[in-house]
Amino acid sequence: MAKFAVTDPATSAVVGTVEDLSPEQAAAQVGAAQAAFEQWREASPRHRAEVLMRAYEGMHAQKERLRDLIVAENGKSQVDAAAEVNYAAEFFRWYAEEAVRPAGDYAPAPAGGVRNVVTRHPVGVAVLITPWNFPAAMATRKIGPALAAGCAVLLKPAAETPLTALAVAEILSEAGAPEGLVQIATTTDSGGVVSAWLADERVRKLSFTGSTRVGRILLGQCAERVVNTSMELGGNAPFIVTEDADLDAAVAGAMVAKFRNGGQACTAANRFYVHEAVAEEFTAKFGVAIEALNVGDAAEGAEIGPVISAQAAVGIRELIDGAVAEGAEVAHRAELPQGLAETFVAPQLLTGVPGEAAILREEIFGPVAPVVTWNEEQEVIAQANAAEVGLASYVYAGGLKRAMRIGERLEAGMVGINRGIVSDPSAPFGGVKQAGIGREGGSFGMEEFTEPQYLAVDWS
Ligand SMILES: NC(=O)c1ccc[n+]([C@@H]2O[C@H](COP(=O)([O-])OP(=O)(O)OC[C@H]3O[C@@H](n4cnc5c(N)ncnc54)[C@H](O)[C@@H]3O)[C@@H](O)[C@H]2O)c1
Ligand SMILES: N[C@@H](CC=O)C(=O)O
Repeated sequence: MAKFAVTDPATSAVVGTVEDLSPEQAAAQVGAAQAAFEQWREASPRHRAEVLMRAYEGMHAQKERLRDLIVAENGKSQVDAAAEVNYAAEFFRWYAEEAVRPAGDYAPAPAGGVRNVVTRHPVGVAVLITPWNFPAAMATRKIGPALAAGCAVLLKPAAETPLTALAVAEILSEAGAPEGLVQIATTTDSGGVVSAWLADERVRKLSFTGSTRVGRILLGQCAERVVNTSMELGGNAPFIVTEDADLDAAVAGAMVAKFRNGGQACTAANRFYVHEAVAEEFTAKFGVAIEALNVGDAAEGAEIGPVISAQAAVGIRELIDGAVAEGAEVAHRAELPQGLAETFVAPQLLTGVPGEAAILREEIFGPVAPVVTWNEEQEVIAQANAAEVGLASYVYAGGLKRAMRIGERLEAGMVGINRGIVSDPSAPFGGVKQAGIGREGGSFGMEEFTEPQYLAVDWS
């Protein structure tokens, strides 16, 4: 059996070795998934709920182990990793609760003589693909609703962070998930493995979280067999601060929206639009908070760890250099201790960023905060909406009515109103435009793994 090594992005140390599945081996998993699906779809909703609830408890029982695995393979801070474990476990609890509340409908047809009865059926074997930035939560956000709905799953975690996914699968097995129901394919051949799965007509669903670039490729592949898809793709979140906002609250929100996971979140604030009347004060306060960040190896307690790879760090530095070349200034920067690997990028704040700079158009996915000023509400809404993706966005304003007025005009699936975080297992997470298709979380998340069926019942 071929294997590959998993490394710590802070030190390059090998933290684990996992099987490197070939497309042929992955293809062989589909039969077991289909067999498990045929049993699991017949299991009572209560039984499915109990398995998920035990998995929720199992994640809490193993929370330190999961936190340490996330820190080791992803590099995020211990606080962020512990928060992720809690967030991830909540998807199992939420969907344990949803499993026993399946949706349905019953109504007389308008013309009479017929009763329309609508039930929901599990879509079938589901392929789940997850990124490295939330190795536990992006997996449970898919597995939870899929199992609650009655589906079997084939999960391909990112090659950078497979250890957490394997640990989650182990917890599900201990919680009573039967053989074949949750299978993980760790692989360095993502394209080959996923193509092998999608070519099998027993696979009826793809739920993908990752970049818009890869999402487009997978949508093309799914078109071949018209596979049901859910797409959670990239973001480029604007963070708007009005002249009447509570600036201390806005800075606190900005720190969360920007620096959670070191900026490596699809929801990360990517562009700060601050009213010119308060720009100096906001920037000064935000800058002080950024300069106080403690950067280093998260295993040793740092608040901001490395980015996922040296290549990612190069891309972030290119965006900063490009902005500076176009006239931006690095106004505040946290200290980068000597001797850190090239995967570390200093948290920093840029001012004077020109509107056409690439750093405002591309997802930075790192600890960099570009600030742009504005003075007309219409103008800032237009700037915020000038992006091909619309995932998260944030508004800090003095009055709720104004904040909501701006929020409702933003082309985004999620808007934080005087709040720097939108993630919540009970709420629909997802984007508009090229940020994706469908929603995860809430009751919406389970619908994504079901197909409605309507029975036209003769009532004449
Ligand atoms: N909308 C959301 O909920 C959400 C959540 C987390 C991350 N993201 C996005 O994910 C991106 C960062 O994650 P990433 O770098 O891991 O993204 P990515 O698109 O490179 O990879 C995501 C997953 O797809 C796999 N993959 C890559 N190429 C593939 C192919 N040809 N066929 C099948 N699978 C393939 C990867 O191995 C990984 O498992 C960012 O754009 C971020 O915004 C979105
Ligand atoms: N930040 C998101 C995931 C995207 O990276 C979340 O909180 O679920």
